[in-house]
Amino acid sequence: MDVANVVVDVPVAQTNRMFDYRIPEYLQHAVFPGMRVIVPFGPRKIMGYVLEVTDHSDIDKLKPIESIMDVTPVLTKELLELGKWVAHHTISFYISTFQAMLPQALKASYEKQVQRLNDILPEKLEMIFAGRDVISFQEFEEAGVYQALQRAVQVGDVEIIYQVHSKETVKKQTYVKPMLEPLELEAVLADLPQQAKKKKAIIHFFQQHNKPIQKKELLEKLHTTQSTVKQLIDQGILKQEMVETYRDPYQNENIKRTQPLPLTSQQQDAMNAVVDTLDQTKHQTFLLHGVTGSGKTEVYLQAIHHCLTKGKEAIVLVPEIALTPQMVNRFKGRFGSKVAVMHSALSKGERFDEWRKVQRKEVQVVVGARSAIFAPFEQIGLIIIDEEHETSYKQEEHPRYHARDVAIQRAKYHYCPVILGSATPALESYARAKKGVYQLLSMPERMNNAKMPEVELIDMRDELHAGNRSMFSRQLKEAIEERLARKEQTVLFLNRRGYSTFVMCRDCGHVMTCPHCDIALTYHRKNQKLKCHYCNYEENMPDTCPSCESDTIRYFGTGTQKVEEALQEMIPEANIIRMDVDTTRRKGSHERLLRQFGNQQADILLGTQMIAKGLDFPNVTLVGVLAADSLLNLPDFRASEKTFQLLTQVSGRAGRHQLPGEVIIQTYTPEHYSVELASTYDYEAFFEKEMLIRKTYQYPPYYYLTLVTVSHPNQIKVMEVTKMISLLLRKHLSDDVRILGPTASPVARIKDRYRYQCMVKYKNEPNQREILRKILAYFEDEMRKDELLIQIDLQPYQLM
Ligand SMILES: Nc1ncnc2c1ncn2[C@@H]1O[C@H](COP(=O)(O)OP(=O)(O)OP(=O)(O)O)[C@@H](O)[C@H]1O
Ligand SMILES: [Zn+2]
Ligand SMILES: [Zn+2]
Repeated sequence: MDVANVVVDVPVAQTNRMFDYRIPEYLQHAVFPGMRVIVPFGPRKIMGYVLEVTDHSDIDKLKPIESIMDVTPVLTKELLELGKWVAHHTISFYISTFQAMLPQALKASYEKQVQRLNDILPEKLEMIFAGRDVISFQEFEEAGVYQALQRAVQVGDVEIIYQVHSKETVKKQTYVKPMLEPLELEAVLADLPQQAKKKKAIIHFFQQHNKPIQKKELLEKLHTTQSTVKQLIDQGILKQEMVETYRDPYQNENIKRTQPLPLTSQQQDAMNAVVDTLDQTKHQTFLLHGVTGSGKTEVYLQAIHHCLTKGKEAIVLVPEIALTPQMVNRFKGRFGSKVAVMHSALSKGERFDEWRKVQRKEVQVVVGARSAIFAPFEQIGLIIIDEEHETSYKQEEHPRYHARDVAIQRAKYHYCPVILGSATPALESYARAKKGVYQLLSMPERMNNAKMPEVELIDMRDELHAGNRSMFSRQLKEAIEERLARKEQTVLFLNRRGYSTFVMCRDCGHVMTCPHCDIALTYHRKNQKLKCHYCNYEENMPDTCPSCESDTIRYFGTGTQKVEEALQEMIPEANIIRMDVDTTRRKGSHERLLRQFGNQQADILLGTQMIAKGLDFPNVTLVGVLAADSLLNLPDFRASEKTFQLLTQVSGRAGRHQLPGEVIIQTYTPEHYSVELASTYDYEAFFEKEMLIRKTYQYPPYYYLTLVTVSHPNQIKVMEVTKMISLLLRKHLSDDVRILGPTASPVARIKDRYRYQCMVKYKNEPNQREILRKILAYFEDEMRKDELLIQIDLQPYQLM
């Protein structure tokens, strides 16, 4: 067994296959599938993943593996297979897929260096080498002696080499421990002179405490110094050692342990169905459709508990923005140190450490965002996806996988159940449940027989006619004031997307747009600047219109900041907490703001999407939605579905406990079915209505979509390539397929690159991937050399 099949770290189509390498003598029995290795590739050395170890290769002269980067594999056999499956299904490179499955810290970094091959070098170079054998390439760049370097490479004086580093770092802390038994320490103590008080104190301490202690802690505890400790170490009484530790972002939090609650009968029914499949070790996907506040989380917790008692492991996915401390605490509170948490707010090091806990089987539960679906467990008994309708489960970059598909694939491998939970399931999921592909579990009642809060729709056009020009209706203002008087709390929701501030001339209608992207600039009050959200371009707010020179150029629309000011002006005595990207940028601020609101240090929580999910505050009795229709007008066939989901989720934040809740939704289109049906919580009716529309217009779940987006700095080039792709698809796919386009993308230019697209609507096209792959291969050269970019999305959620 001396041949390794390796996928190398070069993400292009030509290298998207396995390469054979010889396993050198000294690495025999040390190379296993799933390990990272360093291999020669052309003139360079690069990182690669070993997929298989065999005893045969069709190639005679194999280059040897240079070295191994891991002692134990970082990818299990299952994950290697899964990676291949994901790469195939999303038309991605193997290497990109494997890297997406692992924490960032395990990505390799490459350093270019120059190595001396000769004892004597030309003077110019010797001055830079200064006696060293290897120096960084950067030093040459700074010295600016390229030609001398080129000549030296040609005559063989030096060579360019690439060092591969793994970025992972293991955190270590210094510990001190006694080298003697307590009785022996007693003897040392007796020998010490009277005045050696500090040393005596340390020895005394270790007599009581005969185990290692962190050095820092020892110094603080005994008010002693480094040098005193060092003297004892030098005398052989103490020993210092480095101990590996985890960066644990939650270690200092005191999380109260919770006990399982007696389940209600609807919870019990759902629970039984899951437990049955778990006990039978078989795969089944459940769709848990439970209204907001129906106690879905308690079902998850008890199902996980059952899974753990069987000696198995569980993965729980939660949308990134719902991974609040409140959510994390519910899992840590029940399972304590058995839980690892993975999400993007952790530092790289923290994420690596949480991943290692999983790899070393030190935890049995992972709670995390999308990529936690790749947790390297080997005994999975249960996978849960909470808020399964969330589009953030789809990765919007290479590899464009959907965590739901990956979850089901893993569950099939492990013969275990998947729970997809939501109050507003994705249309695709509910349709599958109706067809019996998934098993539907319903929880239509709220906990404690709490009623769903009453929803009132306010037609903002009527407000305008009545002379109210403010962004708050009279009813909403009154309702907030009532809450203030009763010392209850209010959540106000503003959907920022499609609702940001843009700048327009009132005279000629000129809108300030980004010179590099086809998009209106956003006005930022704080520094009076106009910013582009796609490319970060910014400019000063102009005094006069660049088009007609009128001075009536103003900003329009409403940002959270502006709402906050207006709200404060309207109700001066209100304490407001604003939560949006600006106030939550700093690490920990998200948590702090929510804690303040939870402790009732504020009357109103005003925020964007990030407050729509998962919050459970007993004192919230009013939820206000400022503009329900802002999502409806996006160029996206899911606009109605997203609106319905968002309104239902937001409404679900009110009256979750003893106090009854009320919801006020402001809208310009109260007659739109997704607004109207959200106000009566009629998911079923919404589903029927929306399905009819999807059928008529041939959208998912009736049809599948593939979106091909082409971009390039030259508009003609983009049009030509997109047209050619459309023609190729039309020629090679079946006649049942509909191809829309080529057309300009909804955002037709980003960062000076023009964007065109074509969309394939189809029912069943088994050859599609093969054809798309060939198309990509055809344009490969241009993509590498000529800035051409072709993106293929086989299950698009972002249509912009
Ligand atoms: N069996 C039970 N007995 C008593 N209280 C319960 C029980 N199950 C859940 N609860 C409580 O009911 C409240 C709502 O439950 P939970 O947050 O789990 O609902 P959910 O369905 O996940 O809601 P959402 O989808 O809105 O996040 C919580 O405060 C929870 O502690
Ligand atoms: Zn103008
Ligand atoms: Zn821009």
